[in-house]
Amino acid sequence: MITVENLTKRYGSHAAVDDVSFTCPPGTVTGFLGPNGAGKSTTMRMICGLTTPTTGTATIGGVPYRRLGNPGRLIGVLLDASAQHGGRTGREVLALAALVMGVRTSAAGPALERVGLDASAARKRVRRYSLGMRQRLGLAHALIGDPTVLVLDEPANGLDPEGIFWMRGLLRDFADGGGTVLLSSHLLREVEAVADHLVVIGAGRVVASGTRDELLSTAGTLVRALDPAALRDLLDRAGLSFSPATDGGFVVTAPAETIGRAAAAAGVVLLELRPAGAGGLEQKFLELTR
Ligand SMILES: Nc1ncnc2c1ncn2[C@@H]1O[C@H](COP(=O)(O)OP(=O)(O)OP(=O)(O)O)[C@@H](O)[C@H]1O
Repeated sequence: MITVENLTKRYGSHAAVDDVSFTCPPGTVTGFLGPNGAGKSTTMRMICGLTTPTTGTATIGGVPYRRLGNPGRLIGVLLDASAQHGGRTGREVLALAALVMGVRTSAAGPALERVGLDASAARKRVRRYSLGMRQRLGLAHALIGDPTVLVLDEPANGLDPEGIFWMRGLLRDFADGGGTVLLSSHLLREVEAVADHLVVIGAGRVVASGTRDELLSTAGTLVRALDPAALRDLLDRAGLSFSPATDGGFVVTAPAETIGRAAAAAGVVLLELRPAGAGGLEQKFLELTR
């Protein structure tokens, strides 16, 4: 369990993180979403004891990171895939991590295999790794201590679609086995497929949080008409709150029936009328975090 309570980090007068609270329960994947500069990395650094909070606390299993005796055995962390020494091979990076954590160094091989890095990658120096390979190595580094909690900052960066699909499966299995996962992204679509909880942050503050299904149900209704201008007039006249979607449609904060009835009464021909789902949620988040 990760517990973040009223966490604030100020740099001078600027609050990078402003009174942020959330929990990540065991058995779940929490997606930590927000645009660039929203405060995701700073929050994660505070959870991992790398940045001292101005106020507030973050604990893992009730204990602040800095007070954990052998943190790698409880929490696996991947904050920056390029942080590993470029002159070391993949196997050396993991063998060193194993030594530090008191794990058998022979765990390095299976850990590399688990993240899809083969024997030739294991012998290669990290400076010759692609970003995707570095992310995989970072994940192996986070997993080698067999932790029950994972904190991953933008782990999908640099992975190709097949790699992203693979990583989702790994994180899902980890959580289904009782693990706790917190992963950040600036794209809802990237985490929506795997996260069961979402915490959305904008300008340092939590602007929305809840289960994915709860949040999806608040995403509104997508409507598209043959004549978009007529539809816009109709939504204005009906006093409904809406914002433009792609391809001439609108995401409306109203049930489909209300919109359908208003359109029928005005003789506006609808081409699409459905729950806005992830697209609508993304739009809502963009508005909330703007
Ligand atoms: N060491 C620092 N000194 C001063 N300001 C900082 C420092 N670290 C972060 N900030 C500022 O805090 C804010 C939040 O940054 P943070 O890196 O946490 O955001 P983020 O959501 O992780 O974004 P990104 O996806 O771009 O990394 C930004 O305005 C950033 O410029």
